[in-house]
Amino acid sequence: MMIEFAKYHGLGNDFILIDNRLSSQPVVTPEQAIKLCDRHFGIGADGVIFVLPGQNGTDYTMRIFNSDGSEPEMCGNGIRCLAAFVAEIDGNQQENSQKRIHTLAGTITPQIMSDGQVKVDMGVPRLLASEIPTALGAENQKVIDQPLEVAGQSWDVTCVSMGNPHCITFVEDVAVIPLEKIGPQFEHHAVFPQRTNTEFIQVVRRDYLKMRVWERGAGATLACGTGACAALVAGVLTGRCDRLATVELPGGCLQIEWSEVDQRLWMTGPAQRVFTGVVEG
Ligand SMILES: N[C@@H](CCC[C@H](N)C(=O)O)C(=O)O
Repeated sequence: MMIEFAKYHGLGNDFILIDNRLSSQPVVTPEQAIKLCDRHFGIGADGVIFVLPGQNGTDYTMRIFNSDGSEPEMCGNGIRCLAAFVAEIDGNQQENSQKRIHTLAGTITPQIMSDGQVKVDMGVPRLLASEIPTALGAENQKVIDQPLEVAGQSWDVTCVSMGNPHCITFVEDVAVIPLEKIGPQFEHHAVFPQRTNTEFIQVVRRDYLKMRVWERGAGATLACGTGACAALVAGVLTGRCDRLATVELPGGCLQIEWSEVDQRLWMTGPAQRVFTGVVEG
């Protein structure tokens, strides 16, 4: 079977986008997604994203498979790429056009701005241990700066769900973190029954964070939008940063704001098309 696709990235977090508007089931299986994401034998990507018909009154549905074939609830960089892709396939390049996207994390609303950046209403973060989910602490309590033993070391971690699970730890210098060694140990730690994404954060200033990430199902990536939102929330909850900050990732910067009024998070960043093609599935 031949599959038409477009390759996009958001700060180097790269995705294969598939126009799946004619069916409510992804046209590619998780096993096929693993092959397509392979950087040597496939197209190469951190995940495959499908644009499906909308549900519950939304314009579209987004589903995504990680490069290991697992299905996450949400993807921040991915939804910016989806917004840019939808503007193309819809033939609607209008500035400031907003779309309501159904995801497994609820309805998310991206908007393409006049400078080409995509601003996304990422919704309200979930903070209770049962919502992450994590066995760290009591079910109905927040997990803030809790000690967690990983690789023979105690890390103070804060847990935030953006629909998908995040474990954030603040460090002196992100450059020295042995991500490939400890990332998988956080991801598969027994206290995270659905595994976790892990963000290592260095506070440069109250309005500027540096971040490296180990993603569930994708490993070390150049950026993670939900992770940057979760990191800002963790920074605010622990008194380390302001509600509006730049988050610098290996692939570039995101602007994140956590509204004090309605507790919604806003993420602004780029989405770029790299190439289009047809691949045998
Ligand atoms: N890179 C994404 C997150 C993708 C999903 C993640 N790997 C998970 O399994 O939760 C982002 O930009 O948010």
